[in-house]
Amino acid sequence: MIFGLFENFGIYDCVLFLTLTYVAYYYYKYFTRENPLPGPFPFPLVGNFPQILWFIGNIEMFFNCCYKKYGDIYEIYTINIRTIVLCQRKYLDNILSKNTHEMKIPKCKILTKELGSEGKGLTLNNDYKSWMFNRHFFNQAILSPKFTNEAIEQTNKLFNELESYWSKLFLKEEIIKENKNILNFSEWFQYYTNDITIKLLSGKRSYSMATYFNTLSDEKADYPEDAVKLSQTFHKPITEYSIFFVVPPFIRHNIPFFKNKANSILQTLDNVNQTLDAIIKSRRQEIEDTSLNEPLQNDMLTSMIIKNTLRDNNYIETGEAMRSLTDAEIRANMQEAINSAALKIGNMLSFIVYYIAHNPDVKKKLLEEIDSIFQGDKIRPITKDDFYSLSYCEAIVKEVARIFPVTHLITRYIDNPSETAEYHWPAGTLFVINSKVIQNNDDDWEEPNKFNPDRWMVENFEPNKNSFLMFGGGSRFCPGRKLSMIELVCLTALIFRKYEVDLVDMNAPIKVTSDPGLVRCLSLLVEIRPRNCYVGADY
Ligand code: HEM
Repeated sequence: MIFGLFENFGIYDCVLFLTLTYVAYYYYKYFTRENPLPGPFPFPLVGNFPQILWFIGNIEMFFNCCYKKYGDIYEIYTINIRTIVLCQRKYLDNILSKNTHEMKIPKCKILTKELGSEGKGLTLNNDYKSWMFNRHFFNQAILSPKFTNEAIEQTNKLFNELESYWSKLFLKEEIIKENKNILNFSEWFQYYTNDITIKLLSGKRSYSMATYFNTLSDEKADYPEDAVKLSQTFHKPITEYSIFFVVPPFIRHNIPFFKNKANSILQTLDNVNQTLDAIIKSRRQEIEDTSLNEPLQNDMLTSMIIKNTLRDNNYIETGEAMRSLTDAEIRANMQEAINSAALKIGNMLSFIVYYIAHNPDVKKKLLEEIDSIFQGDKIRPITKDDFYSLSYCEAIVKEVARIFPVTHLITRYIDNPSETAEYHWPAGTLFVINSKVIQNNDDDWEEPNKFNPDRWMVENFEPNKNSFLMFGGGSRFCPGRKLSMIELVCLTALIFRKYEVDLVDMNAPIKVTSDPGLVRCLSLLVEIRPRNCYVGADY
C-alpha cells in the first residue's frame, strides 16, 4: 500500500516530498533541542540569515535588538549552527577560564580549507597543539621589550611623516584662514595604522599614507613601487572578510553576487600569501647573509624566523619540541597580526577623538596631563617613560573601549560537553559573548552610559572579573594588547599635544558600520589647526 502511494510520483513530487521531510525533520530537531532558549525563529538551511540580512552593514544593531527582546541569554542560528549569545559576565566564568582551551570557531572544514587557515595561525586554528605552538612564537615576538622600543620609535617616525603631509595639505596659514583645514581623520589613521603595522610586523614599508597623500595633493611623495602593492593587497581582505562568517556556504558557492565577492576575496588572499611568501623568503636570505655578531631588525617577522635557531639568544637544541616555524606558519601568523592590528587600532583612534571632542572636561584634563609631561615641548619624540606616565590618556582609551568597543563580539566553541550559564551543553556548541552589552551593564558599572575616564583613575580600581573585555579573556586573550595600548596612548598624546582637533559636525552621530568582527568608522571629518598651548608661542 505504501509503495502504491509513490507509484505516480514525478520528479517534482519527489523534490517536494524530500523538502517537506527535511523541513519536518529540521523543526522536529528545533522543537526538541536541548536547553531551549528564546531567540529569533530560524528557517531551514539558512537559520536566522533572513533576519541578519536586514541588519547587514550593522550587525551590532541585530545583536542589540535581540538583547532587548530576548534578554541576557538567547540563541540564534548562524550558518545553521546553533549559537548561544551570552550578555552577562556571570555566565563567562567557565568559558573564559585560563584553564580551558576552547576554540573560536566551529570545526568547519569548508571554511578553513577555503580560507587556507586549517591548523595554522591563531584565531581560526582549531588544533589546540598547533595553536599553543604558534601562540608561543607570537607572544615572544610581540611582547618583548625590544619590540616595545621599536613600536615607540616607529610611532614617532611615522607620526612625523604624517605631520609632513598634514602641514602641506591643511596647516598652512592661508588654508586655515580659508577654513579648508578639514580632513577625514578615520581615513588618515587607517593609513597610518596600516603603515605602522606593516613596518612593525614585517620590517617593510607600505607607504599607505604617502599613497593617500598623493591622491589629495598636486605635489607627490616619492616611494618605491613594490611597497604600494603591499599596502593595497592588505587592505581588501580585512574589510570584506566577514562574508565567510555570515553568508552560508550554499549561498556563497551558488548565488552569483556572493560567489563573485567570495572569489574576489580568495584571489586577494592568494595575492597576500604570495606577497608575504616573498617577504619571508627575502628576510630569511638577509638573515643568512648577516654575520652572527651583527644585530638584526626588531620586527615580528625577524623574531619569528630566528626563534629556536642559532640566532636566538635562548636557543637550546632539544629537537621537535623546540623546532622553528615553517614559512607557512609564519605567513599565517603575519597575516593574522596584520588583519587584527591595523583596523582595530585605526578605528579605535577615531572613536577616541569623537569622544574627546564631545567631552570638553575630559579634553581639558587630557591637555593638562600632556602639558605637565611634555612641558610645552611639541617636538621631542614621545618616550617609553611618557607612555607609562600618561595615565589619564590610558583611562580615556579604556573608557572608549568600554563604552564603544571596536570588537563587540567574542566567540568560543566547545569540543567537549561543558557547563556554561547554568546549563549543560553538548560538544559542538558555539557561544558568542556580547562584550558591548556586558561592558555597559549597570550591575558592574556606575552610570554605564556616561563617558567617564575618571572611573579608571580611582586608586587600585580593577573592573569586576569579565566585565571589561577590550582584549577578550582566558587563554585566547589578545596577544596584541601591549602594542595596541602603546599605539593608542602615544598617538592620542602626540595628536593633542600639538593640534586642536574639532569635529566638523558636533551634532552628527558617529558614522559606523559593523560586522561580527569589527565596528568600523566610515568617516570622521575634523578641523585641525596647531594648538596654542602658551600665549605667544611660535608654530
Ligand atoms: C585596539 C586594538 C585591539 C583590540 C581592541 C583587540 C581585541 C581583541 C579581542 C577582543 C580578541 C579576542 C580575544 C578572545 O577571544 O578572548 C583578540 C584576539 C586576537 N588579537 Fe587583538 N585586538 C587589538 C589589536 C591587536 C593587535 C595589534 C594584534 C597583533 C599585532 C592583535 C592580534 C590578535 C590575535 C592574533 C588574536 C587571536 C588570539 C588567539 O585566538 O589566540 N590584536 N583581539
